[in-house]
Amino acid sequence: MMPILSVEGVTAGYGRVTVLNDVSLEAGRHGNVGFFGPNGHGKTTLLRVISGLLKPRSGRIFFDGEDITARSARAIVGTGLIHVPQGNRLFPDLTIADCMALGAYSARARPHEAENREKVIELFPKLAERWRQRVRTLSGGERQMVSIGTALMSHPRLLILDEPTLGLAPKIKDELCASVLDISKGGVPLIVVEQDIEFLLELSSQLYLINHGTVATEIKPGESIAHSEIMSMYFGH
Ligand SMILES: Nc1ncnc2c1ncn2[C@@H]1O[C@H](COP(=O)(O)OP(=O)(O)OP(=O)(O)O)[C@@H](O)[C@H]1O
Repeated sequence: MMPILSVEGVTAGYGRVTVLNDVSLEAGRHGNVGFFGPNGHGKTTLLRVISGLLKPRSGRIFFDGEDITARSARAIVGTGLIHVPQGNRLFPDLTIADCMALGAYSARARPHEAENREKVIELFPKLAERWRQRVRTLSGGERQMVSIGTALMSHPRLLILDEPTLGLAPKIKDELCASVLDISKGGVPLIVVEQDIEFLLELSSQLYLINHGTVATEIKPGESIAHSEIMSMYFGH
């Protein structure tokens, strides 16, 4: 079966700095893909290239068989490839209701607005209690729920989450991890960057170690993933 996402020989960077060097990878239609690796080695840059926020110097990105490399980030949202960036980058003066309406802005998402709103409220009941509250008055955990909820309003066919649990207290983090697993069970494939390797192992059927801007190791679906193997990839032998 054709993968939902293919990255082919991508090289990218900022100014004179090259961050990604000839990266190739695939994400299937079933099961989730996890990216992990040391800080500053290019995971976020790779996600930005996939969602069109940063154009690669060379290489190509295919989403559901279509070449999206030259498309604008906005056009890519319209295809259903949705990226939740790291660190709750929301407009502080919008209410939760405003964010949800904004999430459903694309022509593809609009007809599904009511149904997706129900799903978001079911997943994050706390948001319903605070529906008219402004983003800047919400806790870190609530903001993360709004970020993911807004992405779900965009009716994703593939959802990219960049370190969704970053900076959250343990209890809130556990709740959020459970919600991310629920999203996956609901049938939306995920690409997730996470430092919490236990969570990433639970979530993913396929893993890529990104090291020095390249795919250092790939664990394919069906291959057994030993915890000790991951740890030695991460920290060396
Ligand atoms: N907008 C930018 N302009 C210039 N350099 C950048 C920019 N964004 C990232 N970089 C550089 O690119 C490199 C890779 O950063 P990136 O954020 O992709 O890494 P990462 O693996 O996601 O790290 P982390 O886990 O800390 O988020 C770093 O050296 C960083 O300084």
